[in-house]
Amino acid sequence: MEGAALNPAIIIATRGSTRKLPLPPGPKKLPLLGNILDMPSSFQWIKFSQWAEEFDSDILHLEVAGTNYIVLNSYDAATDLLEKRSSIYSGRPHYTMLYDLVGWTGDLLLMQYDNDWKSHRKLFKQEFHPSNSSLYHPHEKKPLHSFLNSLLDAPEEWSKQTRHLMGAIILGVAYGLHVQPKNDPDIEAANKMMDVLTRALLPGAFLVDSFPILKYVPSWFPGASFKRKANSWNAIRHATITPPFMKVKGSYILQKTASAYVVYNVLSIPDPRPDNLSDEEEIIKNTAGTMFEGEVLALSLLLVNLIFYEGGADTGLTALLTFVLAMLCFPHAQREAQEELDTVIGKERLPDHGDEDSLPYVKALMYECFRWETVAPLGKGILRDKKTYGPNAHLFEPKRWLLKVPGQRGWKLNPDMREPTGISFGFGRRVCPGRHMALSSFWLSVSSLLHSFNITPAIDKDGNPIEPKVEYISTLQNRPAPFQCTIKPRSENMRHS
Ligand code: HEM
Repeated sequence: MEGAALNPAIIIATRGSTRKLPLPPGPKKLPLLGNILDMPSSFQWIKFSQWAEEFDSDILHLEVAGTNYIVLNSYDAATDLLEKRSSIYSGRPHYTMLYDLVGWTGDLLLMQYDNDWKSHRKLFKQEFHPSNSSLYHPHEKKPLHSFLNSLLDAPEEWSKQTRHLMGAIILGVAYGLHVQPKNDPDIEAANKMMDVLTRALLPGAFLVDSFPILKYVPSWFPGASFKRKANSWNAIRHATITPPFMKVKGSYILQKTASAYVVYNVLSIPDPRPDNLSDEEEIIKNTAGTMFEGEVLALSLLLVNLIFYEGGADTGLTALLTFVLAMLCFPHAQREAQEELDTVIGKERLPDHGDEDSLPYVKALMYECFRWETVAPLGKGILRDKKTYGPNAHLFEPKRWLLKVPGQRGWKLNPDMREPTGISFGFGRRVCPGRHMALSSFWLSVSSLLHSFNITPAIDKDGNPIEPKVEYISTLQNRPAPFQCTIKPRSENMRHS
């Protein structure tokens, strides 16, 4: 199958004739146009859920301009196709603009399902295996503590600082690099690259993706500005992923000290040469660079807006912003999590990775962030399904994941509830390979923020609280509309080393 499952993991697209195939039901197709007029341009999951009810099927078929879309509207349908039959459904669409014109190769996220993908994926997966998680903890903790301190100094800049935190974690994990407190050049380069990626992946952004023949138009031809753009975009990508790799490789050869993804992997190469890159080193360089994009993808997926990465951003950031919005709109969840933290951790220290199992309410709150406004907008129909989550599926309620412990005050996780992360990080062979690290870093950030700060509504110029609203923008991403809030320390002496 030429087609592909992309980030939402629940749409499969194929081009070409399907006349011989038995197709699932779906809205009536017009000659030539197919379902182009039916296709919702925003909040697609709502329409897809309605169609699933109308056609009494959790698998739907749509056709738009010669491309067939299979929409998977339930967990069972998604696992049946994307896990049990993953050898067929693990491809990606062919992006003519990105692949053929920009030359965006070696990108794990967007690669076709082939041997090249397998070698990139193998390296990435083995490094981010849960048994290696603790190797990355220092790169999660240090920037987090600086972030908590900077919130004390300038709480009004919380959104900018959140973005900086995410960039700092990725640069630490990928390269072992420490970032500058402001205007870090590597973070800035990554922002530019993510901006490019987001623009290039926006459906319908480039005619050449629908009509690949246009790639042969000469760059001087009127209307061929996409070809000139393609050249400058290639340079932007290389300016992001090559300098930090070369910096780390050079210092590794000299000092053999830093600990990070690139360093662990360069270590396994017998005699790295200072200037040449071997095939293995190309894979290391590419997969390290993809970490920023794993985040973009998710940015596509969860939240905020271009206040941060002006059109690009990252998953971790998106998840954190959804968390802040949820705390603002559902204060009871914040209060109950803080009560649990005060009882189990106390006020003298911050939560640490080893505390995760003793804080079931905080874990449930994290699950609810991934369910309530999941990163991948098209997985949302499954995560808002009333049959699974009841009539209040639209509300943020951590207790849906919990059971009361008989005779005690505390909670335990309900083993009968399927973890939402099994949906929001995708399915099958393309499931997010960074998910263990993403979850561990998200948990630490959320528990530390709740432990140290109160998140409350912003105050308007007359001194009244501004009522928070759950408002999301539906584009390539499922992002909350920009919002304000007040972040205040819960007690004095909160500075962390
Ligand atoms: C909240 C955080 C994150 C979320 C919600 C998320 C979600 C996802 C999803 C939905 C996919 C697509 C799965 C599919 O096609 O079925 C994906 C792929 C990917 N993610 Fe993540 N991700 C997150 C963080 C990260 C991080 C921190 C990294 C890197 C360290 C990362 C690296 C990747 C890569 C490399 C892929 C492509 C894998 C492939 O195509 O084989 N992600 N992610």
